Amino acid sequence: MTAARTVVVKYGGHAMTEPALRRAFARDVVRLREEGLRPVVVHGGGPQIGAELDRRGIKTPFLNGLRVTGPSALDVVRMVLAGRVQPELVGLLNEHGPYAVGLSGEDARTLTAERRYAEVAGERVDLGLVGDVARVDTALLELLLDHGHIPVLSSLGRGEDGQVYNVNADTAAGAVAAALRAETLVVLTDVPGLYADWPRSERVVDRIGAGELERMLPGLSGGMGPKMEACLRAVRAGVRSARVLDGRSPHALRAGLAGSAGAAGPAGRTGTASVGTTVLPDGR
Ligand SMILES: Nc1ncnc2c1ncn2[C@@H]1O[C@H](COP(=O)(O)OP(=O)(O)O)[C@@H](O)[C@H]1O
Ligand SMILES: CC(=O)N[C@@H](CCC(=O)OP(=O)(O)O)C(=O)O
Repeated sequence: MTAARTVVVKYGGHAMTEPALRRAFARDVVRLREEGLRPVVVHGGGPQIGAELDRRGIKTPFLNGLRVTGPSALDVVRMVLAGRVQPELVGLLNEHGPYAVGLSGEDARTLTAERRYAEVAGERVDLGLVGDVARVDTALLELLLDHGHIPVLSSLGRGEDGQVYNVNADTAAGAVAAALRAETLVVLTDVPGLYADWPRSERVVDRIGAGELERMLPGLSGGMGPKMEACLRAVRAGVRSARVLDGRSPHALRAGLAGSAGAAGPAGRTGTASVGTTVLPDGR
């Protein structure tokens, strides 16, 4: 029964840099709940982690959109995500009602992680303590949702070995949406959607089917790789649609859910309208 109206919202660190945007986001999420949806927020915090690492002089390169994470970087990731970004979001959401509850993937073993490697020029490259999501235990999330709460999840996971892993927040959101059989996954970021012509940025893909996206994935770079992979994972697991929206415009979430993203044009169509990119299962 959790499937019916569950919406997983990935709130990217780049979409939350302005206080006014964070406030508008919080208002929108609580409105969704008031309208009968069951929102789950999975938050990022890449730029916020980066700033703290810089302050401490810890260098962390990115490979395939994933931060190479040593033990000291992991401490910072954990502190910034679960100790700073998450409580701030929970506080903003709770200005509108006593709903939001912060948790990390470590709580109640919500996210079981397994070590993840990158592939660079056909070679397997070690990323340190970076995890993929091996399993999602939805029990705590469902308990919270069933009681009208809004879970706000930090993307940390623990392996079977007890090791804590830094999980990319897009990856976590895709896995959670899949496990909850959510109706929709919405990913708020700092671009209008998936550009078809990256690194140029003139054509946003309006809609794309899972098969076509899968073929495109190996060619994607930077943060778009994990993002689109997460959308694919979600729709392949039965989520009806996944949308990447520009979180820099206030109320993008409501506009995106209410609006016509993906309502017009054939799959794979490109355009410049700022309705984001909608990923659909094949055949829709
Ligand atoms: N094809 C593409 N279309 C759009 N953005 C892309 C593309 N390829 C790479 N990018 C980069 O991905 C970034 C979004 O990912 P990321 O920085 O991880 O954001 P977030 O913090 O929201 O997860 C964009 O700002 C852009 O620089
Ligand atoms: C492994 C990995 O890359 N983890 C991410 C976790 C945070 C994140 O994903 O934040 P955004 O959504 O804002 O990018 C990181 O360390 O930055």
